[in-house]
Amino acid sequence: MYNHTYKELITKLQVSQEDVDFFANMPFARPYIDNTSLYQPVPFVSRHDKGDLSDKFFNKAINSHDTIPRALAFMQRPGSLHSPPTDENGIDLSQGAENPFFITFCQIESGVNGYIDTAHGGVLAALFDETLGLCAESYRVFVSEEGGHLLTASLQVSYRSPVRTPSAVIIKTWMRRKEGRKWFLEAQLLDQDGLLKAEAKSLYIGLKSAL
Ligand SMILES: CCCCC/C=C\C/C=C\C/C=C\C/C=C\CCCC(=O)SCCNC(=O)CCNC(=O)[C@H](O)C(C)(C)COP(=O)(O)OP(=O)(O)OC[C@H]1O[C@@H](n2cnc3c(N)ncnc32)[C@H](O)[C@@H]1OP(=O)(O)O
Repeated sequence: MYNHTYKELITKLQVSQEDVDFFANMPFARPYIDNTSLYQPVPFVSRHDKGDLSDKFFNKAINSHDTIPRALAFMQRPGSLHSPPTDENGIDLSQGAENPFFITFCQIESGVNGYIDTAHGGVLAALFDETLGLCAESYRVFVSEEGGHLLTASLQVSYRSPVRTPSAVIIKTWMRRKEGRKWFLEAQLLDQDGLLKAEAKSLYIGLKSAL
């Protein structure tokens, strides 16, 4: 049982200034941190200890100096998104790889290696799932304002090129379309030079009743 909603958490928790400063030094992150950016930093909710047994994988197991020591999330600033344009197939035309809705930057260290100096694919899948889940929850709360918590029903990852460690990456996520309780999202993971490392497609399903 949860004592808080995602909306309460994302509104009340603080963004770590240390994380902002860390990524602000990296050219690939700077445009998102700039005051004129279309994006705003938001708390990476699952990295916070809520005093219960939720989110332990992200706020404890992979939150250490040699795993994922830094993670910073951004969401598109609220604008005219309440009725995003869609095409005849219900595809949200306001979002895509060039204009993702939700973004995270992660610093990845050797504690998550599979092969030498290479991040384990399972960890990359977890980073995709978490960022896609936060994208879906943020879209649900701030854009479509619907009820019903979302669970991952499926996640398909295509690994295009090894992610070296240590390194920093960006994960871009966006809503593709929605069919009733089914939410389809997509994502890309790129390195600091903008090279595509992995892609993902996911299906989240809104629960019929509370968790
Ligand atoms: C969750 C938040 C709680 C709130 C707490 C507050 C704050 C928390 C803070 C932060 C959290 C914020 C964001 C979350 C971040 C990350 C997300 C990570 C989430 C996870 O890491 S979570 C763990 C892994 N996840 C599971 O543990 C799910 C296990 N599973 C199930 O619990 C059920 O399986 C379920 C509910 C998914 C569906 O069950 P159901 O009974 O509702 O669905 P049903 O059968 O009615 O199907 C309806 C339509 O979906 C189609 N459909 C169903 N399943 C499909 C599949 N797999 N592939 C393709 N299509 C599928 C059908 O074909 C039908 O389609 P159609 O309507 O067109 O016929």
